[in-house]
Amino acid sequence: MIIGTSNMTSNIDNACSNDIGIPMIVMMENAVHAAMKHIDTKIHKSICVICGMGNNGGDGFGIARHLILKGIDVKIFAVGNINKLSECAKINFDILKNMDADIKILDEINLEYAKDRFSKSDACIDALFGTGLKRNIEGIYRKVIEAINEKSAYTYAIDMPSGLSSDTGKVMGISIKADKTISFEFYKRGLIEYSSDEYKGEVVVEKIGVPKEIKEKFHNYEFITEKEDISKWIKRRKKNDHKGSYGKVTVFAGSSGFSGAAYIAAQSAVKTGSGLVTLVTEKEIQDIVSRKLSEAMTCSYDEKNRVEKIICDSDAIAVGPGMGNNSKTLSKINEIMEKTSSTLVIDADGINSLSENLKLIKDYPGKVILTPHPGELSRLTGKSISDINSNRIDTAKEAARTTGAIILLKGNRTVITDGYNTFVNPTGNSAMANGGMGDCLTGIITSLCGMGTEPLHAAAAGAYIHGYIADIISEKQFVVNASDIINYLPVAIKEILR
Ligand SMILES: NC(=O)C1=CN([C@@H]2O[C@H](COP(=O)(O)OP(=O)(O)OC[C@H]3O[C@@H](n4cnc5c(N)ncnc54)[C@H](O)[C@@H]3O)[C@@H](O)[C@H]2O)[C@@H](O)CC1
Ligand SMILES: Nc1ncnc2c1ncn2[C@@H]1O[C@H](COP(=O)(O)OP(=O)(O)O)[C@@H](O)[C@H]1O
Ligand SMILES: [K+]
Repeated sequence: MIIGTSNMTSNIDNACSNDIGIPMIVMMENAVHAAMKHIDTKIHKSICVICGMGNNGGDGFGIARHLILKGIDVKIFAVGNINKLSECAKINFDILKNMDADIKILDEINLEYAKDRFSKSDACIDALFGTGLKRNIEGIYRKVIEAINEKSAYTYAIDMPSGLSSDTGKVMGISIKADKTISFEFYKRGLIEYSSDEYKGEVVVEKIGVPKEIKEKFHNYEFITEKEDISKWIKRRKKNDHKGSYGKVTVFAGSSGFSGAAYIAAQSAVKTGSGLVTLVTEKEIQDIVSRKLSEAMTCSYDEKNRVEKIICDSDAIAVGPGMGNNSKTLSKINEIMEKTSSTLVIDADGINSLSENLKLIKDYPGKVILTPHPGELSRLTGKSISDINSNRIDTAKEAARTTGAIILLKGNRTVITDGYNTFVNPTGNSAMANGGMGDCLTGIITSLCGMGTEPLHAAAAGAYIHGYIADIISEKQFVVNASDIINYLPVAIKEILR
């Protein structure tokens, strides 16, 4: 699904009406019908609709009309200078007048009356501002938003919670706190940033009849990953395939006290479907891990010639889980980079050890995927964790452009980007927040790269599958561990590709 900005909304508006002749009022009526699907009129029998003067307000007036037709007790409040109604908002406003609907201008004088209505209604619909919000909210608008937040039993926001920037998710002075946001055509970029979480409630996105060609003309190469994407990106297994068809991957991982990370990363690659997996690790933990890994091979760093051959033969290599943030890890990365140009997936200590040596990534002839959590990205970029988390998409894009690597920024709504094409992952939940999860993701992504999936897509698909499994398991379990994910991998991938 395309991620949308306010600019895209107005470009698409213009293209729909100027290039192909769909009048704005038709788009608005489509939006109104789409929104009606998500308003629970079985429970919400009395509803206040609060409208601004722009097209978001126009949607609100249209929704009010359809609610009246359904027999709902509707009170409509228009906020702002009625002479400044947008063309389509005025059409819907005039229809309501002609229908003798209960419509009032909401100003300082009747603010108390409005508050009383808000508190006595089953729900309020916020149609004050959508993608057209331009500046901080003040005056009567501020008071109305305060009143809705204080009095409304349940709040629907149309397109955006009024007060949130649709591009950045920042609060422009004050914002509606919605229980449900009904957004149109795109998942708005601002709703992805963490700052929107307190305000947006449940988010639904409805199509309103924008032709595909027009959407494709104006998007910014930012998408939310969908199940259908995964099934395009992962190679199907064919009848005469053999283990050579599914890639040889190598996992450099583990050290004393961190044998679990090595096991998890290697076993995740096995269960994702790699043809052959080899774990390369410290001699002192090799035996312990070998006992757990039945399918993967193991090798110790001491077997120099064998390690060199394994590197040269690998289709994709993971480096980092549990290796320790030290010069040894860096020298392993150096050694690998000198001997191959296969895709490298670098996680955890691998990332930390590279933070002073970013030039290595730039000079590497193959692709590099870095999978930092915000703390690791902070070490890599020098930005604070809170700066990173308040602008996740742009920070990840910038890091990708400066390092030359694909960046997978972990956490809720993981961002995957090469600096130009960006995917935001919709799956996963906080039941996954426990040790070993990142190692598991590294194994999945490396395995997909080894099978021939293009690295950016492998990273996006890996994050999707990882979170998809956690979403299923967390319905029954309080916490989801990496070993739960590993066991479910073959079933989940089959399900997703079906
Ligand atoms: N193709 C589309 O994109 C469609 C868009 N529609 C709706 O149209 C909305 C966008 O409409 P508009 O571009 O008219 O914008 P809005 O309705 O979001 O707001 C614009 C109006 O608010 C004023 N304004 C902005 N910031 C303000 C502030 N802080 N204080 C006071 N006034 C402020 C502007 O001067 C303008 O009058 C979307 O969010 C969506 O709800 C729908 O009608 C369907 C079609
Ligand atoms: N609240 C959450 N919502 C969605 N995904 C999460 C959440 N918390 C953690 N995850 C996912 O779990 C994984 C944790 O990885 P990481 O922090 O590297 O853990 P570890 O270092 O223990 O392996 C990441 O893929 C991350 O996106
Ligand atoms: K709104």
